[in-house]
Amino acid sequence: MLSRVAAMPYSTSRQDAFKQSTYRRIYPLRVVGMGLGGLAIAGVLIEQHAHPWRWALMIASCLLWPQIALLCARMSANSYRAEKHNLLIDSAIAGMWVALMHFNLLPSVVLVTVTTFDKLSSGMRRLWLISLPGLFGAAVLTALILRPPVQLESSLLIVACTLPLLVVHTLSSSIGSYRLIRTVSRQNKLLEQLRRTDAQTGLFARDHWQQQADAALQLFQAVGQPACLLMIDVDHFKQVNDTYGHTAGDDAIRAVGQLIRDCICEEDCAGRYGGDEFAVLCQNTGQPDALGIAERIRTELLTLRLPHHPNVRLSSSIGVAAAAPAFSNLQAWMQAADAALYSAKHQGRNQVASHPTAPYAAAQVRPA
Ligand SMILES: Nc1nc2c(ncn2[C@@H]2O[C@H](COP(=O)(O)OP(=O)(O)OP(=O)(O)O)[C@@H](O)[C@H]2O)c(=O)[nH]1
Repeated sequence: MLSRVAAMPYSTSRQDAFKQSTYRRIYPLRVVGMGLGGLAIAGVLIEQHAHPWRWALMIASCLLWPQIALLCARMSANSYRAEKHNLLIDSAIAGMWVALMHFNLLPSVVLVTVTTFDKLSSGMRRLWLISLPGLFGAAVLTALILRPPVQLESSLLIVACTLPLLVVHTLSSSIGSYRLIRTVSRQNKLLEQLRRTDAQTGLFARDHWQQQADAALQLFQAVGQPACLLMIDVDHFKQVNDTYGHTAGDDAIRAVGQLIRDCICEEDCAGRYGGDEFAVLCQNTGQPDALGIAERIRTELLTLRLPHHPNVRLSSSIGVAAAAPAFSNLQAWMQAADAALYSAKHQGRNQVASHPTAPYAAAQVRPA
């Protein structure tokens, strides 16, 4: 019954989430569970021609107890702990009724299974284990006090009264599991997306970008499909932070990410390599075209203005390396692009340079 609690979305903390769920989820589930448990018990009580006090006890434990549990949880300063205690009391009540039903096999097994399953599916650590002494303790204590006869057989009436609990509990547990699986798979997708994305710029994160670049290099080696790497570093970015503050620096990083995205086509793959360094993988692109893309990024960046910091001026140095047979792995390819970047830096920044050993090695593209 309580399995759907585990499927609820997490808010600030598990305890907060549980607090929120207490009234909205546990209460109706307990009302339905205890109500149907009461029906199963009623079947046995009819068969037993039970004394009215047993009927009164059944009404108290199956109909009144859920209301009392709700009140306790509501009034408690720590509703999480209160609900935990309530769940343990649920088990003790079930244990007591096992003895009061003269250990009638079907309803006893169903009650014990359902209450233990609820502890497991509540997601509270080891609650099911903690509930067992109360469950069996209550059964033994009741048996010792009342010394009921053992009547294991279940008549058709008892079976009919127990089936609703079995059916409803199984269905609601299945729905709970289904929802839980859906939630987990949604959250896994979200996590994977977060892992792949740099939160600040929305570009690919370094690891994921490297995977793409590695795949492109393997494709080049397998079928000769051209690809180029662009390593882009914002010039003197430290000065932007020092002069205009880190907020301006953050805005600038975001704007550079957007600008790079705008300058490349969908097939290309832009990532934040770290700090003020960006990387672009131009797929199915030869070096002349890659140099054109790099030059576009460089010139566009010169005209970039930040709405909240209009005085900030940015320029970039870009290293370009085309995939070549000499690059046996991604590291070698990236080192070539890095070498080109540092050559652009050392030549005075604000320029594009290509790796000299790469095919079609171009002369450095200098700003006009
Ligand atoms: N505000 C802000 N600053 C960042 C971020 N990432 C890196 N930085 C800063 O960017 C600066 C990068 O500085 P350096 O790598 O020394 O290089 P530079 O100042 O750009 O100089 P050159 O690369 O040699 O032209 C450091 O001061 C980092 O703190 C960021 O996300 N936000």
